[in-house]
Amino acid sequence: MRTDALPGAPSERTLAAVLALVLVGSAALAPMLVDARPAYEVPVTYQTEAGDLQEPTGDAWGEVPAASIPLSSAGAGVPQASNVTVEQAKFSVARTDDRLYVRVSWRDATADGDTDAVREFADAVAVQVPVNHSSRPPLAMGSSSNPVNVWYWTATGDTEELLAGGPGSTTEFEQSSVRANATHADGRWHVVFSRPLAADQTNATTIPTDRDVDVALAVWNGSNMERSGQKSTSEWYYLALGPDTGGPPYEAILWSVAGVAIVFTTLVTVEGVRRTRGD
Ligand code: HEM
Repeated sequence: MRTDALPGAPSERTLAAVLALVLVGSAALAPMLVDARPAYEVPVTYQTEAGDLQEPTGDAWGEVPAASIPLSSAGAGVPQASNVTVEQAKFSVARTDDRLYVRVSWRDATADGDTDAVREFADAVAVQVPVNHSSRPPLAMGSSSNPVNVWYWTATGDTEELLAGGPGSTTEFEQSSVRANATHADGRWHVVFSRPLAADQTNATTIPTDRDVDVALAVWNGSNMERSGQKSTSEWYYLALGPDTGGPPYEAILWSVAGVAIVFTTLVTVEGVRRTRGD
């Protein structure tokens, strides 16, 4: 009886294993690719009733997924612009048939609401959406030809609805339809803004229910003397109000594809070296 292995047998086994791995990997990844959710998407949960969505720690928020949004210095040309402390915020968004609710939550050990002393500044958060949905405005608070609405809450208790066409151009709407509620608990701020979907005045953003809307965040830490242009901002994200795309973010899928590719390349290289050595 022959006991030596057939020439070529190990390489066939290896190739079969590699093929099986690729097949299993693609079977797992293909549905995700079809159903992928882009990295800058913020999901919007539809609810028939608002329930306690206006409450920053209301039970209704338990049903709403939160997007983790990285923040960094706005890069404005003001003193200390890059001296900012808040690096991440959680962003959750829900809507009913007539109202949009957004909750921003971020770590800040101290609740700073006093501005009585000359060098005292309040914690604050703002949400920015374009006035028009046709093209994305500059992140730095829009431009004169492509303005933005800014919903601005400060820990002094003020909430303002602003119109901006670039830094230095911010004006307050005479009548604000934005409501905000805030809670500071366990070293975090939780702030809920809400507004009717329909715009009630010129230059106020209409929130559609059939297409996506760009959105950006800004956060100020008062105890670090952050104010105006000295703040942490996000990049442009978008509220997924348009047709559902579902699925995990593209980034997760790309990393998975890269993982399968690395394993594949490694196995093929090992096999190549073995063949060259004549093993
Ligand atoms: C990322 C680029 C940005 C730059 C370079 C920038 C720059 C500035 C500057 C220079 C000011 C002071 C002048 C003024 O009041 O207009 C300012 C104020 C302000 N910015 Fe921005 N900004 C940026 C992004 C944002 C974003 C994304 C938001 C909102 C989500 C925002 C909200 C505000 C608000 C509410 C004020 C007024 C704050 C106050 O009254 O103290 N900014 N910004």
